Amino acid sequence: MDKNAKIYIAGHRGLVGSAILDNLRSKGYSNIITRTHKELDLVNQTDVAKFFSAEKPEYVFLAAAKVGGIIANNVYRADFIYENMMIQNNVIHQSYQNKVKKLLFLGSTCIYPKNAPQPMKEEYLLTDTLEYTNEPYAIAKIAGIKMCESYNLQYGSNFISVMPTNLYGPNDNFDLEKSHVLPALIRKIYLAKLLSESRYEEVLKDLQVDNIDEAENYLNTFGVSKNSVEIWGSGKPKREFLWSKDMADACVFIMENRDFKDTYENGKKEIRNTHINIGTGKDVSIKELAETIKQVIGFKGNLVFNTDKPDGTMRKLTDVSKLNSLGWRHTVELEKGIETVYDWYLTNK
Ligand SMILES: NC(=O)C1=CN([C@@H]2O[C@H](COP(=O)(O)OP(=O)(O)OC[C@H]3O[C@@H](n4cnc5c(N)ncnc54)[C@H](OP(=O)(O)O)[C@@H]3O)[C@@H](O)[C@H]2O)C=CC1
Ligand SMILES: C[C@H]1O[C@H](OP(=O)(O)OP(=O)(O)OC[C@H]2O[C@@H](n3cnc4c(=O)[nH]c(N)nc43)[C@H](O)[C@@H]2O)[C@@H](O)[C@@H](O)C1=O
Repeated sequence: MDKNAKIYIAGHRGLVGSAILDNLRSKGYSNIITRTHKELDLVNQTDVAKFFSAEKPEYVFLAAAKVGGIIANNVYRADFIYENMMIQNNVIHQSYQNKVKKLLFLGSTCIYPKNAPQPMKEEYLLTDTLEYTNEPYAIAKIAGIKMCESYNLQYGSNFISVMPTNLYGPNDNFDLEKSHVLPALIRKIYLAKLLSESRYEEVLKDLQVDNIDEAENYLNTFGVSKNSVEIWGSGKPKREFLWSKDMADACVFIMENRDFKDTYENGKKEIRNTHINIGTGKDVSIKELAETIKQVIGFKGNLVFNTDKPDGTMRKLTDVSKLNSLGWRHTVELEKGIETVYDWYLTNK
């Protein structure tokens, strides 16, 4: 990518999009275009078409999506499939129509079968049934991969799909119900610590309420008290966590150095599994994650496992050999990342 190339980041205020924006700026890219959700609803086909034909971006990072944790995915199933399919259909098709040189589509490792062999290789896509809690989201993401692959094969476009593992970092969603596990547990354990130390003003400020009884009742509904914090599920599922800035760096690396043709092996009869896993190749159990967060925050109470809540997939460790062979590997280890994002939360909440 030329440093003056016109680059559109869809979703530039989100966890990954904001990190991609910082990464590109730090590398001297000067012609980056963005639109907030309010300025351009990517679900709207006409508006997306007008935007692309007016702006004619040369490169597109597609980091806008309807995103959430296990409960949000399970409850808002229709929104997850509809909005994600619409956003990616509109952006990918308009990128083709307007001759975008390269597009990077962000999927997710939930595209792999629920009981896939571990670690999960790109070729395990579509070999068995999916995890039910996030099936609509996963199906939208699979459609996105196949859309990029199909446009490349039929029209000669250069659209690359990357499948990130679970991500975390600055600008994450810290909602107590709808977020992913890592930000959710940071906020829940932090609030429990504040209660245990009678730091009520800070609890009220965090929750933006006036009354401590109201705050404690609300937190009780999430199993947060001065003595304990509820962890959803058995604590046994394992997850792999990648620092968002590492994720952004991998995205920019692939845009700068790789083309669609690098993502498949030459000489095969059918061109399949052209996407690339992005992760660390290391995972921890949810119990271990919760204990690390508890230690970083300095909460002395108990962790209580609520098995009425879903575990989801028991394990989804990525095989990152394809990514590593393309020349990229992660830099931030989990404990350091948790410390950094906790500091970020304390300053920015
Ligand atoms: N976070 C994770 O752990 C993982 C994320 N991914 C994928 O990575 C990508 C980025 O995720 P992440 O950064 O976490 O998500 P975020 O929720 O942090 O950010 C998503 C961004 O997309 C924007 N957006 C959503 N809907 C629309 C719309 N209709 N029109 C315009 N903009 C919209 C949001 O704007 P607004 O907030 O204003 O709605 C937001 O800026 C997604 O494709 C996601 O599926 C994959 C695996 C794991
Ligand atoms: C990135 C990925 O994210 C989603 O999948 P997920 O990995 O299952 O997401 P999660 O982060 O919400 O949960 C991970 C594990 O952690 C447990 N857990 C404990 N306590 C809390 C808790 O307080 N909040 C949450 N959210 N989970 C908790 C939870 O029960 C589960 O066992 C996909 O839907 C899809 O969006 C996707 O691609």
